[in-house]
Amino acid sequence: MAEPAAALRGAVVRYPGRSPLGPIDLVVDPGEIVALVGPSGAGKSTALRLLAGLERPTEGVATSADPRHVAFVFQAPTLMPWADALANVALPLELSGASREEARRRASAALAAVGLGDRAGARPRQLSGGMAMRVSLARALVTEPDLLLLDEPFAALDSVTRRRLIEDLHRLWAARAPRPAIVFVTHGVEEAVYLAARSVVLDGATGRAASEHDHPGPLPRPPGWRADPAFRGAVERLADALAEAMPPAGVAA
Ligand SMILES: Nc1ncnc2c1ncn2[C@@H]1O[C@H](COP(=O)(O)OP(=O)(O)OP(=O)(O)O)[C@@H](O)[C@H]1O
Repeated sequence: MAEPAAALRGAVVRYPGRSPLGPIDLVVDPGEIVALVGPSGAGKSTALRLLAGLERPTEGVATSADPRHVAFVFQAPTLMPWADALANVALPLELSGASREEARRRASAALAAVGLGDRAGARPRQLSGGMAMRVSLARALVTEPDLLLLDEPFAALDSVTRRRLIEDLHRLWAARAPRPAIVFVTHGVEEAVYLAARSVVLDGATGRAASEHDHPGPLPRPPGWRADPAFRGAVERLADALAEAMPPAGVAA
């Protein structure tokens, strides 16, 4: 067996003033796409931070990829407002020591890969929400990460743009050899079942991994996949599991 891209084993996080989150076990294989779903406050973002090595568990073990090969994408695009799209995407390469020319050449290719080859000179405020998120994706992928962590990246976008970005993400993932592992936090059950090969449901009351669900069908998805009964059935099963993971009324997240 290959080494996992990242793993949490019995990981517990204690924050002051609330019951501990976990223990959580989660193994992400190289090239795998996993969705993390769960009620608000279940610890999805915390699990991503553990996987990224940005935070250490209070108990248990978190094994993450080399930090130089991990990329994070947040809900807000977090672009530098004063810099154009090309400079935003080039930044992580420059920070890791690439020459300016090399960084700009690779950033330009990454922008083209997300369909923004003609917007390299645009500042973030001149971009739509969907375009800004594409720039964020390009910035994350330009470093060719082994592990890509996405924390509700498309939540603020309209449903058409969101679907397009998921297709883009699948295409970019499939084009890389070896493919990066992706862990994707979402509140959207359909989004999880469409995007991922597997979903992990975190329990709202304890932050434990309450259930795991393998999703049917090939990745990237074939045209019309959302209408397929296999897809619809998987969405229903995950929605039921998510409902079971809701904390009982009166338990504060
Ligand atoms: N740095 C911190 N200090 C104290 N408490 C924290 C910290 N980070 C998270 N928490 C608490 O831990 C719990 C889990 O937070 P987390 O953001 O991981 O949940 P989540 O599942 O991502 O939630 P959401 O879906 O609302 O984004 C919450 O109760 C939160 O208030």
